Amino acid sequence: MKNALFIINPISGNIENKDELVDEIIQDIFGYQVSIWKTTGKDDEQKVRALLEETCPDLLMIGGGDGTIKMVVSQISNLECPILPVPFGSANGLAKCLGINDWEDSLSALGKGQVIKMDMLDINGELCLHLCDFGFNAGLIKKFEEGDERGMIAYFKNSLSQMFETRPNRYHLQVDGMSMDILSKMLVVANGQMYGTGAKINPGGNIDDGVFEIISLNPEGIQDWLSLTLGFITEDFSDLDFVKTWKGKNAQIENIDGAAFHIDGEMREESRFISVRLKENKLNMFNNIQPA
Ligand SMILES: Nc1ncnc2c1ncn2[C@@H]1O[C@H](COP(=O)(O)OP(=O)(O)OP(=O)(O)O)[C@@H](O)[C@H]1O
Repeated sequence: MKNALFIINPISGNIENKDELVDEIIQDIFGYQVSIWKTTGKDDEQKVRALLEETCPDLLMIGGGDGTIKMVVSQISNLECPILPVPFGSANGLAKCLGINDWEDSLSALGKGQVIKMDMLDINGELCLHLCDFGFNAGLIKKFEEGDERGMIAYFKNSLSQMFETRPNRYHLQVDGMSMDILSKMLVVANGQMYGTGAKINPGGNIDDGVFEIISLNPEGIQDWLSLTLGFITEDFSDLDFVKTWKGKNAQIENIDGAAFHIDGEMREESRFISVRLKENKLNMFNNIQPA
C-alpha cells in the first residue's frame, strides 16, 4: 500500500460538512493509505515542510484553494511527488486550469493517472503558479478585498464600474530580450489559461509548455469591450488589435505608472521593476486536461 498525505484547509471555500466530504473522498481512493493534516492558519509553511520531510508521501493531495496549493508547493523539496488538487477553495483558478472543477474531477484525474510536468514561475522572487496581472483585474481584486460584499456577485457588480474607471498604464516590457513600450488597461502574466471564474484569458497557452504568456489588453470604447466579451465567449482574441500576446521564459516589466498588481490572487506592494522567470523545476500534477 502506498502512502498519501491529504493536506486540508478547513476554512477555505464555502463547503458545508467538509469533514464528511473528506471521508467520502478517502473511501473512493484505492491503493493508498491516506493520512490527513489540517492547516491552522499559523506557521503552516514550517509545519508543512517538517511534515513533508518526515512522511515523504507517494501522493500529495491538497484540499483548498490557490492559496493553500501555493503554500504547500512552496515547501516541497521532493518535486517528484505527484500532486492532486482537491478544489476546496472559493475560486480554485489553478485547479480549473488543470481541468479539475470539483472533487469528483480530482478522483477521476487520480483514476486516469494522467500527470503533467507543470511549469512554475518566479516573479520578483515569489512563486507564481497561476496568474499575475496589473491594472483592471488587480483593481477589482483590491476593491473586493476592501469592500464589505463577498462572492462572485460582488465581483461582477464591481467589474462594470471598473471597466469605465480603468485608465491605460504605461509599461516597458522586455520579453526574452525583445523590448517594447506599451499602453495597457490590463497586463497579464499567465502560466495558466483561465481565471477561477472560467474566463479564458490565455487561450493559446498551456500550463506545461515551457513558456509563459504576457497578454496586454487595451480596449477603448464600448465596442472594444463588447468585442472582448465575445472573445472570451469564443476563446479567441486573434482578431482583436487591442489584445497582444508575447511568449517567453524571461521577462522584465517596468511598471511606469505604478499599476496595482497581484500574484495568484494576492495583492502585492507597488513595485516599479518586476522580473518574471520560468523556473527550471516542474511539478508533477494530476490533471484532467483534454489532449489537444
Ligand atoms: N485553520 C485555519 N484557520 C484560519 N485560516 C486558515 C486556516 N488554514 C488556512 N488558513 C488561511 O486560508 C487562506 C488560504 O485559503 P485559500 O486561498 O486556499 O482558499 P480560498 O481563498 O477559499 O480559495 P481561492 O484561493 O480559490 O479563492 C490563507 O490565508 C491561510 O492563512
